Amino acid sequence: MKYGIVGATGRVGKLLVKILKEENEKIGAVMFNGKQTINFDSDTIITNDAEELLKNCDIAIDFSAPIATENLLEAAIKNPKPLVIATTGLNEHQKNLMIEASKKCPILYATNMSLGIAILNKLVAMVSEKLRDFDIEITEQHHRYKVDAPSGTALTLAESCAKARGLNLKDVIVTGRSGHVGPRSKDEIGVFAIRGGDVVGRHTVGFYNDGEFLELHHTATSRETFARGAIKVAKWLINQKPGLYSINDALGL
Ligand SMILES: NC(=O)C1=CN([C@@H]2O[C@H](COP(=O)(O)OP(=O)(O)OC[C@H]3O[C@@H](n4cnc5c(N)ncnc54)[C@H](OP(=O)(O)O)[C@@H]3O)[C@@H](O)[C@H]2O)C=CC1
Ligand SMILES: O=C(O)C1=N[C@H](C(=O)O)C[C@H](O)C1
Repeated sequence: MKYGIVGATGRVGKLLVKILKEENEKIGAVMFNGKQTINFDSDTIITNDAEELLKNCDIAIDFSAPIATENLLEAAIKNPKPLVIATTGLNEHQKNLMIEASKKCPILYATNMSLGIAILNKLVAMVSEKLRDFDIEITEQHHRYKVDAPSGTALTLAESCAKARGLNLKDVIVTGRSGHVGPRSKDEIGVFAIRGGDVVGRHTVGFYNDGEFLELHHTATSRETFARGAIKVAKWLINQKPGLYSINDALGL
């Protein structure tokens, strides 16, 4: 099958291209914003047009920016192709567009393509439900270049915790504290971002009570984890019917 890579010049996109080449896979087309910093094979179409990208691939993998994902989804509604979407920081309109596009083509959306985070989402849901009285605080650390905060992964982890307690995350999320904020309310879920250096990605979900606390950590030590995870789910997604899938569907979790 021929891959289309959205964000091919990015930190993860470059690794996707490298790994696919090493595995002798075909890259039909690549899309980025215009700043080309790597060379592509002569039979790979280079474009900034999502429609052209989709015409020249069998499946697209997207690690880019919300506006590029939006363009991709709009193009997929006209020219449906399976999509693996990993871009974070999507707004409500972009998420709704994904739902609309998934009626025409299979789409897998995951804010984190690592197996460890997929398992962590399961663990935190279980702990959140069992330790009902514990306060939940999530912290995430990423490299200095990350543009969205909190990370998509942290928001998904918070969603898993809230859902397990029958709460709506929008009602309980707290993403910053400063000044006279008063005591912590029982249900709030704190989500905090640290940015610096070259941290690939570290997430901690803490459950705090009087006399004890439990912290679950996940650390990504290489971006290859995300790239390899996306290729793995792409190989599963290509055989699926239209619909919106999660990484759990692809990994059978
Ligand atoms: N789900 C997951 O497992 C993971 C998700 N991510 C997410 O993936 C995304 C990309 O991360 P990262 O690789 O670090 O980012 P980079 O900033 O390194 O790369 C972004 C890529 O997107 C391209 N791009 C940006 N804007 C546009 C546009 N308007 N049209 C077309 N292409 C565009 C850039 O092109 P150019 O070079 O020309 O500017 C570049 O190729 C982020 O949202 C990040 O949070 C990251 C890691 C793991
Ligand atoms: O931008 C990144 O780097 C990452 N983004 C994803 C997120 O926002 O959760 C996944 C990973 O943590 C790296």
